[in-house]
Amino acid sequence: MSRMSEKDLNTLRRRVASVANHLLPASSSSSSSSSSAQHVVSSIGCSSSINDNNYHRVHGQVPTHEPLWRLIPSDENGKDFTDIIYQKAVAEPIAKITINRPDRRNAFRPHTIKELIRAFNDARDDGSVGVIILTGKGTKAFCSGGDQALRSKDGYADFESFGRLNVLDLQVQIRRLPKPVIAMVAGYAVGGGHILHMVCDLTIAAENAIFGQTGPKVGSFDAGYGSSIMSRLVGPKKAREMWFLTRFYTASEAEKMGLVNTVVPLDKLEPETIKWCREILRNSPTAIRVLKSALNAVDDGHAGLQGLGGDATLLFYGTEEGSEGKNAYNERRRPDFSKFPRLP
Ligand SMILES: CC(C)(COP(=O)(O)OP(=O)(O)OC[C@H]1O[C@@H](n2cnc3c(N)ncnc32)[C@H](O)[C@@H]1OP(=O)(O)O)[C@@H](O)C(=O)NCCC(=O)NCCSC(=O)c1cc(O)c2ccccc2c1O
Repeated sequence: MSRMSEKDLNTLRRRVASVANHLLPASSSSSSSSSSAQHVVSSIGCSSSINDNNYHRVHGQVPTHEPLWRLIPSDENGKDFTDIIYQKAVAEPIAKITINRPDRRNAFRPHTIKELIRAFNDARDDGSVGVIILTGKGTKAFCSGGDQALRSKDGYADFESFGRLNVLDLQVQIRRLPKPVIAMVAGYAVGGGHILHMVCDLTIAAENAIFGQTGPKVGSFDAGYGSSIMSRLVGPKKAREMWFLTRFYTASEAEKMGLVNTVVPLDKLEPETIKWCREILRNSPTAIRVLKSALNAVDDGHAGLQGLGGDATLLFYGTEEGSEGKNAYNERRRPDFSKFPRLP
């Protein structure tokens, strides 16, 4: 029998590893059982893990260096930001928006929300931004919701004679923004701050993060996304528990409830978030864009279809078939769609 080449041997090793992985219980993707997968595989003379395959050899690890941040000091009208810090990474498509009211546990006032809306608009429009991080200044709070000192009869009032609930507009904006938004949470994410992290696409939490709704204790409630998205995330029973009892939950409890994607030590919070950004950024931006629309579509009803439908039109405009209609109109001729396939 001819001797096996090194390549054949590697292929065989991979196949054995793959079979061994399939023989393990379904939960083998967790870290403890993947180490048992490692054990089984190494005990039959091969080394393998979920990372030992061509997929990981091709795509590899993302870089781990800290980004260099450039401050965007003002909005499009040249007005300086006061309640937020808006930054973009140099030579990397990452934007970071930080609520900057640490003395009030990053509670927001209408002005804070207006600045957040302007920064998110800028990040949406900027083609050099592919993913946006939302966070709070310091380690004590991501955001503690609406500034209760400014509560008025019709919302929150700061520099105007009437109140606003403009955080609801911000929630819709984040939900519909065609780029991933990642909440990076240290400390309290409570009240309206908890809702902000829930409407983000992903949440990375530090071990010191604390989550909860306080509304029914302070005479408030969010009957919009704050209720419906929560119910989707944690299930209807747990959502009732969160709103009716107004308890606080640790980061690890929040992870078990499906409220957050991962929990990391506080000093790893930003590096881990950047890692997630970089992994997302290596993937197709159009795929990510359409997936965000698709993942929201059913829950968002007509507005969800609007997002997904808009993405379909956007892609169609880039095709020859789409251009034929436009060209024919501009050339005052009948369009000829005969050459385009009618796919099954
Ligand atoms: C977040 C806390 C649990 C932190 O407690 P801790 O003991 O660490 O800190 P202090 O309590 O001493 O706070 C330090 C300092 O910050 C001030 N502060 C903190 N949060 C707020 C706040 N939300 N508003 C105003 N001020 C705040 C605090 O007073 C201290 O100031 P000093 O001058 O005394 O130093 C704890 O702070 C806490 O429980 N905070 C309140 C959380 C809360 O109830 N948030 C409001 C929920 S309602 C809401 O957010 C909301 C907003 C909306 O815009 C809505 C819109 C539409 C529908 C619903 C909405 C909604 O529900």
